[in-house]
Amino acid sequence: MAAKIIDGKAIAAEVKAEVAQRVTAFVEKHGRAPGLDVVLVGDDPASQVYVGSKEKQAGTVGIRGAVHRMPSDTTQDALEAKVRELNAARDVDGILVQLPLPKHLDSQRVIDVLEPGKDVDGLTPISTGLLWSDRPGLRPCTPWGCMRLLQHTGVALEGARAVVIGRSALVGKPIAAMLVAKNATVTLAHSRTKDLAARVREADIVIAAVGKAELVRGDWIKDGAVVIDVGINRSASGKLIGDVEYAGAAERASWITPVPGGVGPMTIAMLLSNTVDAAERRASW
Ligand SMILES: Nc1nc(=O)c2c([nH]1)NC[C@@H]1CN(c3ccc(C(=O)N[C@@H](CCC(=O)O)C(=O)O)cc3)C=[N+]21
Repeated sequence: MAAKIIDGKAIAAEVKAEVAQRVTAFVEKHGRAPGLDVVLVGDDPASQVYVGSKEKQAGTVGIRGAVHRMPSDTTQDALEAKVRELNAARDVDGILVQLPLPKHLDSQRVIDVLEPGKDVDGLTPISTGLLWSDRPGLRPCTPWGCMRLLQHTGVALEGARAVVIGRSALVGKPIAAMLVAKNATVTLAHSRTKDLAARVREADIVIAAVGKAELVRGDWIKDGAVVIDVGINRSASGKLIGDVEYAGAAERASWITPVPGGVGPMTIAMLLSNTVDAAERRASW
């Protein structure tokens, strides 16, 4: 089978068009735009690029975006105080603390301070609990974007065998919960998994989220499987490559995401969508 490509850029554009419409309705009803505030500590170049992109894309859908830049020697107390200030600010609907933080800062403690109603990254313990108990709440953006890509393929998740490779709090664990909620049978594989190839060979849905270039070999993919590649790795020559050996996998899969242009663009689109969700929920109190 030759795979159809899941065009993350195009689907992200659809999501953003929906968000823009909801923003217009929100402004009409409440007389202000939904607001997204990003906290960026230090000067990591990759983080600068991501945050710049978030700010720009927020603007294109009518969301008020602000970036709070703090120096790399910011203390834990100062960072937590900034988050509390944003928790209390009426016009702030979504707060995102850009990760990773400089090594001397404890990101879990910062996230614990975040007001769950403004947790547009879906990373607070409250958001995690709501997700695993199948209740409405803010969902982590990258896995939420993957679910939207799966929905686009039209492939049935109910009863499907899914393998998720990677157990991070940002992607692997939450997407496992989302797939279970859709009645898939989920294997959550990780670095200690025995015979990963065999687990992948039996999967109808493969989600690769480990951050190791081409770890998943093309010949592991079952004929007709759907492959979602969350990995963004840089090759020696500076090219972006995923966690899946693309060419081999694309010969077998029914659908596959490219890297770049697959999951990546969805992350920011879902962040904007979460910001409007948060704004609507807060305004309805
Ligand atoms: N609190 C927090 N929340 C995040 O959601 C978060 C974060 N911290 N820290 C960093 C990661 C990374 N991330 C990406 C966003 C967009 C692309 C993206 O748009 N990628 C494009 C372009 C890639 C490129 O050209 O570099 C693509 O894959 O096609 C990728 C990765 C969000 N993150």
